[in-house]
Amino acid sequence: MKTYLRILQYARPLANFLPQYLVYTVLGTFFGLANFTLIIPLLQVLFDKTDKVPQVAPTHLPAFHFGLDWIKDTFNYFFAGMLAAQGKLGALAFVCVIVVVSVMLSNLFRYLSLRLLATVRARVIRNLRRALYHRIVELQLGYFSGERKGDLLSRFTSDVQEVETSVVNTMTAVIQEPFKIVAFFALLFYISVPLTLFTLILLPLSGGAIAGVAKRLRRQAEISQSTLGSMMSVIDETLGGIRVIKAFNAQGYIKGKFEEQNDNYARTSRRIDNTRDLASPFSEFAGVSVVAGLLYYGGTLILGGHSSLTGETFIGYVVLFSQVLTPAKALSGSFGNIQRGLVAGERVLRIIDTEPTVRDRPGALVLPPFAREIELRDVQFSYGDTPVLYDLNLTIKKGQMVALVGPSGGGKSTVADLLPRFYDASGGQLLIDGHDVRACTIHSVRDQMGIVTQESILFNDTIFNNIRFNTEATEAEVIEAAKIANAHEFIVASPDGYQTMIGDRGGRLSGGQRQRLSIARAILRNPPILILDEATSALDTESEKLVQEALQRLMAARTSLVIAHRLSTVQHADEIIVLQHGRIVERGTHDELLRRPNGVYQRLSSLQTNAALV
Ligand SMILES: Nc1ncnc2c1ncn2[C@@H]1O[C@H](COP(=O)(O)OP(=O)(O)OP(=O)(O)O)[C@@H](O)[C@H]1O
Repeated sequence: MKTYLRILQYARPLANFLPQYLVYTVLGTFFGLANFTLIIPLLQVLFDKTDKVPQVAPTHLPAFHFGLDWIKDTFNYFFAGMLAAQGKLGALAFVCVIVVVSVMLSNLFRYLSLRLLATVRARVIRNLRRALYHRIVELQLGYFSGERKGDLLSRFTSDVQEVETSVVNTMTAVIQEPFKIVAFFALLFYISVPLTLFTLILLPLSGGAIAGVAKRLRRQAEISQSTLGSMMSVIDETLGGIRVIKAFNAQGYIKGKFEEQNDNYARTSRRIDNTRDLASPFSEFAGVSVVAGLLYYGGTLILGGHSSLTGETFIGYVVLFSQVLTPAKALSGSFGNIQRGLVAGERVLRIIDTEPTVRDRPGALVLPPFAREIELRDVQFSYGDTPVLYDLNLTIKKGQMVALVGPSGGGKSTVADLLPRFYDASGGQLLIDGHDVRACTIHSVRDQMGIVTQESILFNDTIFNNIRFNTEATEAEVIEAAKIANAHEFIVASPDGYQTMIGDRGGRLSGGQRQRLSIARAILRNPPILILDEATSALDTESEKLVQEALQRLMAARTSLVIAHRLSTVQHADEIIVLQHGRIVERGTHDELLRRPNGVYQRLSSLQTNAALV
């Protein structure tokens, strides 16, 4: 129920539709009830009991008062008038016309309420997707390494869809049907108290059984949605890794993996359908049994002369009662659907409720323009419970270039991720001009940094838009940046120049071209601090020369932290830090480190020189 209400909150402002919706519901129910109640006078005409009508009909039009009596008296007044003026056929026609008019009105109001609901549904889904997307964009990087991408995608697609079909569509049932049931019962009580009490005893029995079915459905729906998430992950991995799959002849392997998830999903879906389908025959059976019991009980009352009910009122009563079963069935049917939707809703809300761990503190400082130095003071960091950095101390003065080198897994990328606050240090401090970055707004910290990573993340858009990315730069500025980044020539040689689409993640470009585009992007932003994660993938000599040149120009007059895999590229660094197992094991300039006997740097250097010679 809590989840249901929370999902409905996304329809806010409720005041825009709820009062209108309630009015439509009340009027729709009223005219719906009138239809079936009119069966009683209809039967009176047909069974020739019309002589009783003038006895109960008022002689003049009753003054308005709120209640069923007024409606009944007004009807009887006109009914008796019609009977007197036009005879029985005229009275029959009168009742039929009223039935038609009230059916029309009840359907009109039903349609209006459905229209209103369509607006609400679209709003709930749009707002829910928006909240989910915003939260995903805000969550810290670490969140994503713990989640499967396919599963996240399935929350956007199938889970939100499920909420739409199951929760929002059942709003009609959940709001209207209970109202209808209450109205029906009020009328039933009005006609006969003992009969209605009798039915009330039987109804909870079927209600209890339906609740059992709903519980089972909920459990199954949980399994189903998470299976779908796993299947989406396999699809996502397949699309991302299609080249590797083909190269390793792994089609059979990946198909097997997919089949397993697909079969699992089909199995749970079948189970859910089986359970859900059980609800309808069951409630039908329970409903008819109650009606049969009612017929028997009512029949004995009337036949035994213990009731003032006439035959036609009793038939009218039974018809009305059988109509209670429709909303009751709709309600119990939607309980099954709601369970499925609530599970999906909870999966979506779980992400929306995840608070980002890296975020602005209240009253966070806007970091002033970078002026002096970046300092890591006794910095420690753990991924979860696994420590990866221990007591790092490091200072990068303005205008300096500091390189991080060392064996794979030593913690270089982690150090680089701390600067733009992709992660916050678990211990110690990271200071920029003496300001702890955790006390500064994330936006102001990242605003001062340019990042060029190993995998140049580009978007499926034009070259121009990829360079201009999120800046207000003019065309001339974009071209200037591309020239500095050695990218202009290949861009103008592309089919549509700067307007060439680069494909998904820049797939239509070479590795070197992608890198030069991201260098151009960094040049355009003109940040004082640069973080470079040097490409490990070997570029050909020509391409590498162009990239290196572009990087030199980018770094000129800036402060930079460079993660270097090839030592040749950082020989001129002001300081080289050798990281191993999360600790600084050596530091100094290239020459100093080379002179150190049996040093890690010296060993790495000779390994690379030998590799180059081979
Ligand atoms: N998201 C993560 N969750 C858990 N552990 C991680 C995560 N990212 C990295 N690690 C671990 O942290 C350690 C340091 O990784 P890091 O990527 O910083 O090393 P690196 O020196 O940059 O390596 P490489 O040169 O191979 O890129 C490694 O042991 C790695 O397994």
